[in-house]
Amino acid sequence: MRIVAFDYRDIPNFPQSTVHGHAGRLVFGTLKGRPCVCMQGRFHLYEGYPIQKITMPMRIFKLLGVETVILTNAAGGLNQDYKVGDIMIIKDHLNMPGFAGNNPLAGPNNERFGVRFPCMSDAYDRELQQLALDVGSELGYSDFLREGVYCVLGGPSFETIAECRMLHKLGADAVGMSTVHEVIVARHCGMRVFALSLITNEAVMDYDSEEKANHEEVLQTGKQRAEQLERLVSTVVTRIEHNNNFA
Ligand SMILES: O=P(O)(O)O[C@@H]1C[C@H](O)[C@@H](CO)O1
Ligand code: HPA
Repeated sequence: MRIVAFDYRDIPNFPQSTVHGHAGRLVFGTLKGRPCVCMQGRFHLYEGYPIQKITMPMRIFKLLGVETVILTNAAGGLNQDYKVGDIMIIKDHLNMPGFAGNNPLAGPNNERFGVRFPCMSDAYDRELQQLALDVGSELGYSDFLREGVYCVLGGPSFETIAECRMLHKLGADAVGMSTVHEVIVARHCGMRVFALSLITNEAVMDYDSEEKANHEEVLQTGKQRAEQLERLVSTVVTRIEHNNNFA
């Protein structure tokens, strides 16, 4: 397979990855015959970037002709049924920075990309969610495949116990620091979105717990589930290609 990769630092005006474990490369190639562009490392509010800069790659992808965006992230599990290593298909989100007015679409609307007031009740493509469930079941992943609501916070500090309890009560199944801003911009310009969270740690909900959220555990769980995540995503991509309803 031929791939062409560009370091972010060689792409004019592109943000730079500052997070340990994020390589900072844009990779073009084919995934099982399907043309793809992959970001090795995405951007976060906690890196200090303006929210429009974090989401800029989505508009570049739109201009490149991308039709479907697949986003993955690491997240803390709030749902008490979740275990470390579970893969959660995101069916909806809670946008906490958005509640405070920090939305990537704030400011003058660029009509070339989309409407002023985009709908978000259909943000996560339901056919792609079902496809992923079907693929997961075929691959024997059903025991660790979930569907749930992802809540984004600004980070970089992990949540307090009171915050985790509140988010859980509000309906969040997992909490993280990415993805939602990109989803909003991708949907605004009409790309279909499918997103997954890997539950890398259990959010601490109990004052008696000795657990402490930490980035090392996040990276370690990511490595442990990397192979299954790759197989799930690449098989979903193959099915998108083979089914004209999705292409
Ligand atoms: O996949 P993302 O980048 O959302 O991963 C989460 C948020 C932070 O980057 C990091 C914290 O451990 O994991
Ligand atoms: N909280 C917020 N972001 C995260 C977590 C968490 O527990 N785990 C991975 N990213």
